[in-house]
Amino acid sequence: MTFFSYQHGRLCAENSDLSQLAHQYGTPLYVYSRAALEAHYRAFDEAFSGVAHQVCYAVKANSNLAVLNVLARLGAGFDIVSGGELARVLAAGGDASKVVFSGLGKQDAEIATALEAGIACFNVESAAELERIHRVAVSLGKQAPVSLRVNPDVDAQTHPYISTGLKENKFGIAIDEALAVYQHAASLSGLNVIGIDCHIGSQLTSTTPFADALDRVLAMIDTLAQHGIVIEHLDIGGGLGVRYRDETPPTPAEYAQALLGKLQGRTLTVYLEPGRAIAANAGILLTKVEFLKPTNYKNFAIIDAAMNDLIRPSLYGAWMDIIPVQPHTDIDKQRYDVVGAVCETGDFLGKDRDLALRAGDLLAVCGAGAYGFVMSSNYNTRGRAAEIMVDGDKSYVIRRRETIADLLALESVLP
Ligand SMILES: Cc1ncc(COP(=O)(O)O)c(C=O)c1O
Ligand SMILES: N[C@@H](CCCC[NH3+])C(=O)O
Repeated sequence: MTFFSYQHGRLCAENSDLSQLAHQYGTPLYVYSRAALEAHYRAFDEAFSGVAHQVCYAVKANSNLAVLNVLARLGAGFDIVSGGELARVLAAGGDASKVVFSGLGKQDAEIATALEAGIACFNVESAAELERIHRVAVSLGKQAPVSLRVNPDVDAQTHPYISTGLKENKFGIAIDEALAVYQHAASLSGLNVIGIDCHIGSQLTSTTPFADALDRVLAMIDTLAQHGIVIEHLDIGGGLGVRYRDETPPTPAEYAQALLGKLQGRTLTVYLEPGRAIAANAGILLTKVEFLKPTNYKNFAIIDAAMNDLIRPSLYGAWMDIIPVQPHTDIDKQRYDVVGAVCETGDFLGKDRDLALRAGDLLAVCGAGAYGFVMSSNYNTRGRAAEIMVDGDKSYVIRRRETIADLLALESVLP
């Protein structure tokens, strides 16, 4: 089902006309669909319904409180990577006992807050971090539930910046060192070893790397059992890709099917950490064409969104579809670079796009619900975009547009 679709020649979010939303709330504007978020979450939950499982949405993909709240109401758990993300989950009504804490630089205060909140598990990324979690837990008179994030040395076949499961990547504990670290963990009184975790990268479009990683992790679980260390839960991470252009990623059901067969005969609770597959295609970035700038060499469409609003094209060369909100039938398409007003040549949202455009037109950048607003910045002292959520025939502001006064309020001159 598509949640952003043309109805009577106008692009709509669910049933709301996006040109009306742009008029009401201004641009650039992030627009999310509640129905899409819910459908994407449920697809994972249902795909794994045959086994004990917990879907822990990866908060980093889109951490707006309203987005987290919509998912929390469905029973979602959350994968966090900072104390800030934990605060968001709790503020959004999330259940701390369904939270897993990933990330390779957890600080004392973050560990303490997570222990006090009673999270489900720490996904530990190094021997040094293990010592730190033990020390903080002992100082609070607690035992920290832990998994080790093992690095299986599997090529996720994705962009090198978002591949995490190769031995040269900074993430996780090399799988051939994991037994020794597990044995040490089991000897520390401040830790309760309950699980194993693995996340090999993001925007994966085939099940093969997931299956290869799972084989290695299951072999590790068996080795641990031989050494008397019993693993209760298996966290398979996130990383399932979405279609931005012509990719054909597996559906959550196909992904589950590729993995669940390997788990037969085992009593393991499966945790999963999808982010992008839930949020990306639940959102678009609405932007207005400020000027058309034809040159002898190229045509530019200068829009009111820029790399500070959506950095994926600039950072990864990511291709994101850019479509007109109200397509013209009376002018021909021309080839444009769709660029922002930031003073960087790398500031573009799309290159060589064939579009029929006039100044003032609205465009929608598709697939912007994940790693969009969360990666935005104030570069060039640009206030960040507003975010709204469409819910049936209603829409709500879920983060107001930043004003220049907001930005200046954080700073001061010397006395
Ligand atoms: C540990 C961990 N879990 C989950 C995710 C979510 O990944 P994705 O948005 O690709 O599902 C990430 C990001 O890649 C991650 O680093
Ligand atoms: N920010 C990346 C994904 C990062 C995944 C986080 N581990 C993207 O937009 O594709």
